[in-house]
Amino acid sequence: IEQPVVKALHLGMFEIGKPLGKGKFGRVYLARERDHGFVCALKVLYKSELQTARVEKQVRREVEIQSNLRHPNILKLYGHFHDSKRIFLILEFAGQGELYKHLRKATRFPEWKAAQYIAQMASALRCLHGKHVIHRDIKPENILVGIHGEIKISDFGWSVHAPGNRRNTYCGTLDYLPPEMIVPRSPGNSYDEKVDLWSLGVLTYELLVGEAPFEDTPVMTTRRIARADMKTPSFVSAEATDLIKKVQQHPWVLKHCRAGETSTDLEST
Ligand SMILES: COc1ccc(C(=O)Nc2ccccc2)cc1NC(=O)CCSCc1cnc2[nH]ccc2c1
Repeated sequence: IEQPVVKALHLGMFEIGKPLGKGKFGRVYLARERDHGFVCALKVLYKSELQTARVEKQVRREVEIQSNLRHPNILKLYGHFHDSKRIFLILEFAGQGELYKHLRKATRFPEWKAAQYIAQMASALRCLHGKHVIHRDIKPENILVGIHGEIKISDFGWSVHAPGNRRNTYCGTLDYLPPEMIVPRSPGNSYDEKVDLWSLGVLTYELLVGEAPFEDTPVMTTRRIARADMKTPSFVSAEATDLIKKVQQHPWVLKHCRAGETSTDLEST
């Protein structure tokens, strides 16, 4: 079929609604599919922009990764289509929007609420890691909230199949980066799914406290991450602090951790 017809065919399928946001590479609109009234989010990516940023392969990889990801806490990518200039991603619409807006409004969440979110994140990560996909960009800005208050990990703009090598320079907040993506220790700078666990620890802290644990000037943040010197305010329960410390194990510490040795021994070494 001629391109214009394909475009008409696909775009014609959708009524385009209000803009939902602007991502790194594209704009997102609320959309409703005509025949069944199915509501979704339509993300428009310009091929020219993707080419300049040399990420068109990344989009292809993502579409392939996500087409077989089915999990209530992972934002669905239903499909995609394109015309001569643009690629359209048909994404699940999360009815309660972005998690970080809820967090800013509430300043911080009570532990029962944070615990629910983190449990859902852990379940989503188990699914991703089970398919050897590392998200690499877990932070409140990339988490949406569904109509029933459940969270949806999204924006896999940085996901890779494990083991990842730090190829593209990371442009984003340092707060969520684990030490091994900052301080190259492991040979060849390769890292594995544990980078998402480190970020889960940072996310747990941020949901409970309202700011990231190592928030500081970029230099200080880098140093504090490498030393994992995190102080938790008194209102954070001992159990929550213990959970964060356990999840935020430095991967190289875990690698040396022999069976039966508890993390405290390792901390003393
Ligand atoms: C599975 O999800 C995604 C998969 C891939 C990409 C992507 O852009 N990939 C890419 C692009 C270029 C180069 C390389 C890779 C993005 C997403 N997801 C989002 O972008 C989330 C916000 S759009 C949806 C959405 C839903 N529900 C909402 N409710 C309120 C706002 C809102 C916004």
